[in-house]
Amino acid sequence: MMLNSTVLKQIESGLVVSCQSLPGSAMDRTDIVVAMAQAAVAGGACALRVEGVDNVRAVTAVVTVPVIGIVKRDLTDSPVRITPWIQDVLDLGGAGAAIIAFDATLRTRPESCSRLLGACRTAGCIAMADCATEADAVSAWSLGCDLIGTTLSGYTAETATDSDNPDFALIARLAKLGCRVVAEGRIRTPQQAALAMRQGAFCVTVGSAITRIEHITEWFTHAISKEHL
Ligand SMILES: CC(=O)N[C@H](C=O)[C@@H](O)[C@H](O)[C@H](O)COP(=O)(O)O
Repeated sequence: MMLNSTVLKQIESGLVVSCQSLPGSAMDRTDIVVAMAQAAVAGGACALRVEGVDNVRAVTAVVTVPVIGIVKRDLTDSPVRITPWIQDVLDLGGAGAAIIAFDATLRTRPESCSRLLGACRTAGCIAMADCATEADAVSAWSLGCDLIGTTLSGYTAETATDSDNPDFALIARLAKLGCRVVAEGRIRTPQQAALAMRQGAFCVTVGSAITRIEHITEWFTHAISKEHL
């Protein structure tokens, strides 16, 4: 197992590629996720973000870069989707994730953030708090989470937005507060990734713009549709 300080050094200033197919997509297959992960590493990704225990196990078997593991669940009694349960954390750690990300929003949740963080420690993994707001981030950082992601800004009732842009203001605010910020969410161009780093991000995660063909195709078809020309 890699030392946590080594893992943090490996991802500092780098590009994390999120290799998550859309559910039900033709790309929603472990062998395709593995191929995306290998291609991203070939392109220079410093780490990968992967959903699902089986996918994490398959990817960690063939890459040497750290994997950020998550499990997504649609719960009936909570809006929290990303790694909601202690068992998810333990399973992701067992599958080889070096970093485990979990929803750290201050919403109704099945498990407290401090217990999820404790499970990351038990698994020997770095803890990444997926946040939507400054309040989420301050709370997660003060608990001792190692990385603070802007992942959920725009995706909670409180932060819902029509904007296609990353939340640069949140990235900048959290960096100023001294958090180790993973800029994540709607980063679609190299220029936006660079701007996120200039706002003080520790590293940048890009998903859809690299690994979701359906989304990328829609952006282009939308742009050339008659109504938009
Ligand atoms: C909100 C939520 O559930 N985000 C998920 C978190 O893992 C993924 O669906 C995103 O693709 C990922 O955060 C990367 O973001 P983008 O695809 O915008 O580059």
